[in-house]
Amino acid sequence: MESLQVTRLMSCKLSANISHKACSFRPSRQLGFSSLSRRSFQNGKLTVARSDITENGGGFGGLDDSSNSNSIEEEDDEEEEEEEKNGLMLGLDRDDCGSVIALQLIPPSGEVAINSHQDEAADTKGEDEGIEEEKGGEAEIQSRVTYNIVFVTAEAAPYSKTGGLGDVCSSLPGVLAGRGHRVMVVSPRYLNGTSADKNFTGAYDVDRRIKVPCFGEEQEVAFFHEYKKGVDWVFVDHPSYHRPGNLYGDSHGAFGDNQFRFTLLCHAACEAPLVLPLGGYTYGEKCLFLVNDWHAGLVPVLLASKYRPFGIYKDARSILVIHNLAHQGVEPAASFKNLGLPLEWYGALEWVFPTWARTHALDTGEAVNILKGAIVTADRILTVSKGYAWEITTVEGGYGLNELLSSRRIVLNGIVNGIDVTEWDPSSDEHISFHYSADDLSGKARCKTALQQELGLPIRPECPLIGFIGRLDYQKGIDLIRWAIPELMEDNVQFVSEVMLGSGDPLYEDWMRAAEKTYRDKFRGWVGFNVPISHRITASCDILLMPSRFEPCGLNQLYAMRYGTVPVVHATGGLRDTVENFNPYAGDGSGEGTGWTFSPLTKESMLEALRTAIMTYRDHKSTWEALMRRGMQRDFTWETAAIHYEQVFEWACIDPPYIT
Ligand SMILES: Nc1ncnc2c1ncn2[C@@H]1O[C@H](COP(=O)(O)OP(=O)(O)O[C@H]2O[C@H](CO)[C@@H](O)[C@H](O)[C@H]2O)[C@@H](O)[C@H]1O
Repeated sequence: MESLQVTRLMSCKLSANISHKACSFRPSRQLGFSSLSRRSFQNGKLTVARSDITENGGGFGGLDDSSNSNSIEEEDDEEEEEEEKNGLMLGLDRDDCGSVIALQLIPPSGEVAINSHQDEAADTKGEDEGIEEEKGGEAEIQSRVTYNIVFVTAEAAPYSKTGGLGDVCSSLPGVLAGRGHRVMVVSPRYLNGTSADKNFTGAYDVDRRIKVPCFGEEQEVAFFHEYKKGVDWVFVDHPSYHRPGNLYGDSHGAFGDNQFRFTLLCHAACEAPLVLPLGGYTYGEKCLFLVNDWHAGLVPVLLASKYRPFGIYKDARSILVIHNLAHQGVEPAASFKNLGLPLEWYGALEWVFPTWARTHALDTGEAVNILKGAIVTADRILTVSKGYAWEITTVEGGYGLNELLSSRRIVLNGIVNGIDVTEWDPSSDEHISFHYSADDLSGKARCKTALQQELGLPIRPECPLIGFIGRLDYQKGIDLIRWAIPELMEDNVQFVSEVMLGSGDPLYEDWMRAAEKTYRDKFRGWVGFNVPISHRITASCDILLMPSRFEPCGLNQLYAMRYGTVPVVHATGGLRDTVENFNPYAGDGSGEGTGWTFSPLTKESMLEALRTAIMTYRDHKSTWEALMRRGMQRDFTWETAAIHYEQVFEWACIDPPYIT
């Protein structure tokens, strides 16, 4: 009986009979599932009272009595028709089954019907496209089918960024919004007491507090919101996101409570589409969650375990996007009880370390692995290049998850990331002193001189300048650079690196300082995370070196090619997919390719590739310029990637939910 009541409440919410007026004018009466589930599980029983339903305006839709739904529907249909004729306030978007999927402003007939979100997104695309849209060219940039998309991510630039995840979750949402989707990005509201906090000043408290069951307590979280570039940027606010350091740790290492912080993010992200009346109305249940990396990995598990059993989110889908399989969110098994999941779901996250990885004789190796939970519950799995999609199904690249990933191969795809071609544009980049393009490369030479001057290197336009930008991480292969530097410095080259150090890496900082002293005229190491400097290095260098051990996609090689900087990369993952190895004999001797890929990952093969590149730079100027131009002319826009994403959205929605 009690469960029946829950079902009934849910069917109120799911019904297409929801009055759109009730939806938009009474958002404050909407009820999220966390508060429902809190009530539901008191004393271990389901105890939703009928009075709760009416008291809250019938929950999500503000429907007072579901038994009246038919008559309401008829009245609404008439009103809708009338309003559409007159070009009145709101209209309903329905899917093929009649479910309400969005509300939109309806201009008087005769004008192009684009909702306000799309309008603003289109505004950012420049006047020409806007005009074309009004002329009916809308179809060219709009997706055939549009979705309510919810990105869940630990970082989204410019609000928060430590690496490529921040870049992707900054650009892709805007491009999808521009193509007509309704897009929300949910990430934490990090405040660390530095100037970075000002990134959040445009986001306002939406005055919604929810309590999520997490770590044995009910945690209250707030939501902040900023609507920008057609995207609803939603920031989950909780004291655990306010502390000095970067997003994940400080000089003492990773924060000890990261599992807690990101569990909270996942619970809040599942509630956000239900409880936040963004622009006057909620996203509702029919969403597509884009779950980025382990930090967001509990989302599909929550959908399957906490919501679907009660009829909520049964039309939602989740797509796990793996940016880096090396980080999986593994914690001791005992922490499972903290995650707010039903006990019987332990198996989904269960993880046992192989014997060799255990720390002592009594260590049973039992753990919970959040990324594994996402892999076994998500509807589809994506990663950020085709090459990496294959690599993660192999023993070498699977980090213990290869068999599981292989078992889901049928729903596993790779889509190469795009780049923000507005932010990364050598003809207008605000961080570089001189601008240039494929038609006129002279500005690049001036950028090089400017950087040499800025870093106190001898100004030598003819000397090949090699760059490296990255986090100090085993993945990025900086140890290989360290071994190779003495030999490389014997050559007539200069080398600049910008490295963001993690914690406990004084070795590398010391090494860079020592290298600067030893190779005073040739080597500079910049320690820290500085976006303007990364732009200047990208623009000024002749060669960008990326000896990554593995690289799911890699963005720096894409930025480099766009700036006419020739990449020399290890042939792995997305690097192999995006950098075409130079072949001087192809194209009737005019050459083809955009850089050099080397393999195996050894000091010798890296140096050999670098020497070939240096020789080409010195002795074959026209070949070099052709290489630069080919890279600059490649299409790395997000538009191309977004079309592939939409294909995957469609596949996700064709299939029933993986876990029902
Ligand atoms: N010291 C520094 N100062 C300033 N900026 C710095 C910097 N160090 C790095 N950056 C910037 O951070 C970004 C790093 O991009 P990567 O593609 O290398 O991502 P990362 O390995 O973090 O992410 C993972 O996710 C991305 C996105 O999917 C994948 O491309 C990648 O292969 C995968 O490992 C670039 O924008 C780069 O310019």
